[in-house]
Amino acid sequence: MIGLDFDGTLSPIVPDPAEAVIHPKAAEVLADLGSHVLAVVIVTGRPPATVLELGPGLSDVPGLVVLGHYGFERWEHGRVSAPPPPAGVPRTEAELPLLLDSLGVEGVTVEDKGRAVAVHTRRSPDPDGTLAKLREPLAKLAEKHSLVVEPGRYVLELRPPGMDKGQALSLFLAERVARSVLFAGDDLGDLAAYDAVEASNLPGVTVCSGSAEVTALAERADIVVDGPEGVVALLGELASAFSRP
Ligand SMILES: O=P(O)(O)OC[C@H]1O[C@H](O[C@H]2O[C@H](CO)[C@@H](O)[C@H](O)[C@H]2O)[C@H](O)[C@@H](O)[C@@H]1O
Repeated sequence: MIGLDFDGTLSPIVPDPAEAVIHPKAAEVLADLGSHVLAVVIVTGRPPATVLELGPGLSDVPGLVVLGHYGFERWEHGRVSAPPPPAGVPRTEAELPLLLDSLGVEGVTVEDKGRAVAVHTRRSPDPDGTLAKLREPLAKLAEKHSLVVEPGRYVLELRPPGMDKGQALSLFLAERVARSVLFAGDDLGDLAAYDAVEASNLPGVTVCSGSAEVTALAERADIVVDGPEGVVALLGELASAFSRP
């Protein structure tokens, strides 16, 4: 079973989340790999619909499943299944502009994800300082609306509790009765999926899509490669190995 994160793993990090198009060779490599493994699953903080928009060709990957919103939404065979969105998200979005104004932060962008809201500082003049300034007020806002804060690469995401990439991956491994697992990720939210690989007691490999921005995964991973380019090259080698007589 092959599990993959999306942003920073299959898709190179760019300033505007709406332009984070998948690596040009990723869909082809995954289509090849998908014909050799039990399943290919993308486990991501993005909604599945966004992953498919940013990943032309992904819907042709044999047996592909996208577990979006940290596992709350599932795309499979062209359909999305999901529980109703939490009421706290629109309330949070309504309060955000005033809060951001009151903090005097510059260059902060808000990504409305429907089931969650992501507050980005990558395009701020001081991305680290702005992120630090936002942490506490956003944690309070999230708590007020029964949401949790998911920290990532210059982003604080306010999302519903009760699911993470580890739970999503564990449930999927059990459902498919997986016999082995590889998971590749780049960001803090992917550490829970590393935990799931370890807890599964299956033959497992953790891959880090390395970057200077996040080092915690490289410290734990079995294999560290250089960003999405390295991930796609690794998956390509794996697909070729399956095809060798
Ligand atoms: O679980 P993932 O697939 O890794 O999604 C996590 C977050 O990724 C996106 O933000 C990140 O990528 C952006 C585009 O490259 C980049 O601009 C941003 O700085 C990164 O944090 C996405 O926009 C978020 O909604 C996801 O939660």
